[in-house]
Amino acid sequence: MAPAPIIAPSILSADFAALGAACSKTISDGADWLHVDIMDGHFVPNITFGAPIVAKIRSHVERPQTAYGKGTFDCHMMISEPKKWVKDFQKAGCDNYCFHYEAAIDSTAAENPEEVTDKKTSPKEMIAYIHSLNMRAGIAIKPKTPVDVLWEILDNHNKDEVPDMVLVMTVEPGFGGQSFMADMMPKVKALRERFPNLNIEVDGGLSEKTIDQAANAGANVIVAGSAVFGAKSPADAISKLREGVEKANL
Ligand SMILES: O=C(CO)[C@@H](O)[C@H](O)COP(=O)(O)O
Repeated sequence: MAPAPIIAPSILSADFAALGAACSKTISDGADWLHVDIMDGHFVPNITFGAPIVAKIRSHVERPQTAYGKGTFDCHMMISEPKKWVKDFQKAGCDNYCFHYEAAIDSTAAENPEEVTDKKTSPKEMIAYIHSLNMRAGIAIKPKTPVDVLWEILDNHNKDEVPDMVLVMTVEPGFGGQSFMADMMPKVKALRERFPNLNIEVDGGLSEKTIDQAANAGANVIVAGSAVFGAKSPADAISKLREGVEKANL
């Protein structure tokens, strides 16, 4: 059985002029985590915000009582230099620092990750560094990156270097409101088959319409931006996503 469902609304779709209030309301509406999209305009063609804003919104949302508990800030670092910002985000109140495999191996490799074979130790170093600062570590892969690049990282016996979560992008990162890429589900299935207890996150185009595909493939951490913040009732949207994952786990 997959680990517990975790619903993590992406605040990229929230009202940025009232972010603190939007974040605390989303947690009251039933969200487990907040998915905080950090974009640098280089790794992805969009810019959001940095650590000072994360520190501000942290003051509106109580810190989780336990690892991965309610109120976890799941920072999705869509940035070219993920190592540079680990400490700043830790100080700002990030709980889960999720960096991109493509950015860690080499910024030039982001376009052709399957061609890079000789620099795969740096994700492990990143993970150990994040753990040394008492955060959870996530590793994300873009749609063109094959899941196989993760086996060596996940099969490692040194726990400090093993990620706590894998994020399989189900859209090209950069923008909310895109269509769910169902052809990413074989990656999720392969991860779930090999790692029954792993937190597997999916991000992009998740809604009431697509949750069954993601949950049946084995995803348990569900990121949704427009489906939550664009809903008449965000609380109902969160419940429906949770039901989708629970149903798949029965
Ligand atoms: O990381 C990203 C986009 O790069 C996501 O977190 C989106 O913000 C999800 O938005 P929806 O597809 O759910 O609207």
